[in-house]
Amino acid sequence: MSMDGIQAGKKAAAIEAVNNHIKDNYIVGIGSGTTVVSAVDRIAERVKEEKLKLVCIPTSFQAKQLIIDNNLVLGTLEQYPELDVAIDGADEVDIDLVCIKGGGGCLTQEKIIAGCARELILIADARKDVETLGTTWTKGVPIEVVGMAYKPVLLQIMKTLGGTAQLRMASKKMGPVVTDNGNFIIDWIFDKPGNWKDINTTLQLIPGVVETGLFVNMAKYAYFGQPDGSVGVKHAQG
Ligand SMILES: O=C(CO)[C@H](O)[C@H](O)COP(=O)(O)O
Repeated sequence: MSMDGIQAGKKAAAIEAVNNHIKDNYIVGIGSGTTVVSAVDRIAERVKEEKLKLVCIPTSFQAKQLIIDNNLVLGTLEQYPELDVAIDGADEVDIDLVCIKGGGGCLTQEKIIAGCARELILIADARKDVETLGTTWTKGVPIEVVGMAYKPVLLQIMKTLGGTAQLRMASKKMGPVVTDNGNFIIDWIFDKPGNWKDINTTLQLIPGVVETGLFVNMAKYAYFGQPDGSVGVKHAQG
């Protein structure tokens, strides 16, 4: 898939999801990443054209900037602890709509916002629509960790679950990536897919782990855009 095709798919998925799931007077969670940029563009367009009254709650520094730059109304979880919908990207989504998030390092706030929303809507290009996790996304599961605990956590993950866990390093700064919450990220490359609910619980129980990029039973719909602009929609069972 060409870069243009990928971009076209992301945009198409974002537009369709915003058209279908954003309604007047909604409190909206704004995810992070490149695909979300197109979603916020479309939200801003609809606010202008349809005079929608929305409040947008960000999942990251990037999302907050997107909301401000598009003149949307910015809110916090303190003001609005219950959201109508959250729209967010994903790194890979399996047939049960279990997904890996955190490629952009914003997984903790993304999961908090998703957990406060009645509906989590995923938007992605079609490469990310897979049967089992680990098919096209080979960078593993991002795990946010308290800085001083990164080494024992990393060793514990490999001992308990196998695979390879490594500290994510920054590219334009020496040393590790530091999240919006002041923590580090471990990327865990798993050997094979498993029971993601159990794996997620195992990871969360390791002291020092803040949150994992495994989103189990959270997404309600996933929109996958193709290079030709067509969009496939998947709905969670149950
Ligand atoms: O989880 C995320 C950031 O933490 C992103 O939503 C995910 O990495 C997808 O990003 P993109 O839309 O750029 O492909």
